[in-house]
Amino acid sequence: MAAKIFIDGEHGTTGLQIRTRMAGRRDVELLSIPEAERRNAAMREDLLNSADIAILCLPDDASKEAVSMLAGNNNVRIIDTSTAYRVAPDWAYGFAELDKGQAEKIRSARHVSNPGCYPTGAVSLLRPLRNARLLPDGYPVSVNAVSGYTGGGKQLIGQMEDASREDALSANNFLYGLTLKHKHVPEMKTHGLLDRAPLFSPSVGRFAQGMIVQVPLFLEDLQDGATVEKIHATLVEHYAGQDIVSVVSLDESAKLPRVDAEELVNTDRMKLFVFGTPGGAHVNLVALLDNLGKGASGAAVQNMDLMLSA
Ligand SMILES: NC(=O)C1=CN([C@@H]2O[C@H](COP(=O)(O)OP(=O)(O)OC[C@H]3O[C@@H](n4cnc5c(N)ncnc54)[C@H](OP(=O)(O)O)[C@@H]3O)[C@@H](O)[C@H]2O)C=CC1
Ligand SMILES: CC(=O)N[C@@H](CCC(=O)OP(=O)(O)O)C(=O)O
Repeated sequence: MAAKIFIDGEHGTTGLQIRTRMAGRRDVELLSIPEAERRNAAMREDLLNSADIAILCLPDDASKEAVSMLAGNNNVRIIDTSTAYRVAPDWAYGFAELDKGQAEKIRSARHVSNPGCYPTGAVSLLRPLRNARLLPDGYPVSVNAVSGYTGGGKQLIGQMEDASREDALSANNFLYGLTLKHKHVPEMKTHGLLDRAPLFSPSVGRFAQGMIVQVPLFLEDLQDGATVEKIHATLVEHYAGQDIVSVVSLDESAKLPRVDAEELVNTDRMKLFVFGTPGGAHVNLVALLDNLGKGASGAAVQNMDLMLSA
């Protein structure tokens, strides 16, 4: 029998892309709410409680409301794409490649928090280095990133695409999160296994989808003996056998004149690069993904598939 899936927020940016990814599948039956009724609490509650898996594609407050609508119903499993539960200890973190065993945790979990787009990149680079102790306690980690403007959902899409709006944005590239208190910092710290909060500086470019996340490191402040080659080998070993996350070879990276933020648009893949010169003092770790692919909707479908395979 097909599993019943309800996407709460199916008419939003992340929800729509999940729906598109499920089109034509026979193993899932989508329960749908008409767009005009998307905020009808009674209808949402009914659909949420009729699902086998509810995928929440809502702002944090609405996600928490949806979870409360399911309180006491042990038959419905939840994937939440918001920030609300990403560091909650009783939710499985939905980054299947996090560690050996994470995919199994997701497979059997009732509550799965889908990672944030920027943390997907940052955690994928940092966690293997912390596990291998290459990145020592106390290291001051910086994360610099650029996102396509769909990362800001319907609101930012409207501001970037409709010049007639009063709140239209004309910038082609802007920094934001200037207070350095972005909602993704706790998630990067927790799942990156960092003992200090990273300094996170995000930006947006005038392209719809795509993302680059950079973590620059000073080799002399890492564990003794840390080199470009050793860092690369650590990432290669961590992601061996994975098909969604791949580590680009040092040879290939060394030949690249540039990295295009849109290269992986409309895919669910993520590429990791280690840039630097052998014998040099610095290394720049880079994650390349689609903010709506591995950064959101693609990861949600990957998690749903794991849960359906339980
Ligand atoms: N966009 C991205 O790249 C990523 C987004 N996410 C997360 O996904 C979630 C959704 O984001 P996104 O799709 O971008 O946002 P959008 O604003 O594009 O979509 C949100 C949808 O939720 C609906 N909604 C808002 N409040 C309520 C409510 N109280 N009850 C029912 N429906 C409601 C909105 O309806 P209305 O049109 O009426 O406002 C809209 O359809 C967020 O938590 C975000 O953090 C995660 C990773 C990346
Ligand atoms: C460009 C932009 O505005 N991006 C969002 C992050 C994306 C998002 O809201 O979703 P996740 O938290 O689930 O990744 C922001 O910085 O708030």
